[in-house]
Amino acid sequence: MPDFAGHVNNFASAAVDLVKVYGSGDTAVRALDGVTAGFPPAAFSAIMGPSGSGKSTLMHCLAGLDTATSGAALLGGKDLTRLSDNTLTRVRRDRIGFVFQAFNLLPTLTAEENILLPLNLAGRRADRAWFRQLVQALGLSPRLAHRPSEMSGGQQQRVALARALVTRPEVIFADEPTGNLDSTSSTDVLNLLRQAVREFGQTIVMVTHDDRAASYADHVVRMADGRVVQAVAA
Ligand SMILES: Nc1ncnc2c1ncn2[C@@H]1O[C@H](COP(=O)(O)OP(=O)(O)OP(=O)(O)O)[C@@H](O)[C@H]1O
Repeated sequence: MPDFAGHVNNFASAAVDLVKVYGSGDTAVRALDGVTAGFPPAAFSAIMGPSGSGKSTLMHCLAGLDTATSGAALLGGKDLTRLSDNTLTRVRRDRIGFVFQAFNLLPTLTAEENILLPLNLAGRRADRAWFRQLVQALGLSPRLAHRPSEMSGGQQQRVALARALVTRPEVIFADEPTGNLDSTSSTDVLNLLRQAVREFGQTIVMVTHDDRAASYADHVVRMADGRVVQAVAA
């Protein structure tokens, strides 16, 4: 990418020559082999590629969930690879939202309690108007008192999305968010991700191996063998 370094601050999230090696010696795996890619603000981006191409590793480094071997993982222009563990924990809690394939809701909490959990953990007050707007947009009003076991997969993923959106994070990282859903629920969740970008200006970076899921994104970064092979606006 020409003159990428001069533009990294324009991206909500960016990788600059990011390298991640797992293990050492003969068994070393170069999961990221010099990845440079930028994810624009208020846009829906997808990281695509076959199994083992490094998608999850890239997302984990960009989200401060994993450390890189070299290179930079920038959030709002700040290099996460240079932060202490404590600072990184705060950055993840305060500035990043997560949506996972397995929903990762707490089974003993109701939908409402799950959604509000990140705010409670951070000791922040809920903006009740924003909470109500989200719950309504995600069609969760009748489900707020339900526990995850009392909800469908699609409903659980909508709760997880509300939980990610409620803090208004700089970036939401979604790792195969439709991987456990049937096609109707997948379509719902993908439309809601797009809606969050269009209506709330949310920045979303989604990892997927599914072409149909990626077709909902504004930008697609394609990976193969730990490298970016194509970056296009959809
Ligand atoms: N903790 C680890 N230890 C060793 N190797 C790992 C580890 N995590 C990932 N790898 C290797 O790094 C490479 C990239 O893995 P990664 O999970 O990022 O790929 P992916 O594109 O997300 O794959 P999938 O779509 O199957 O989840 C693979 O060769 C994988 O085996």
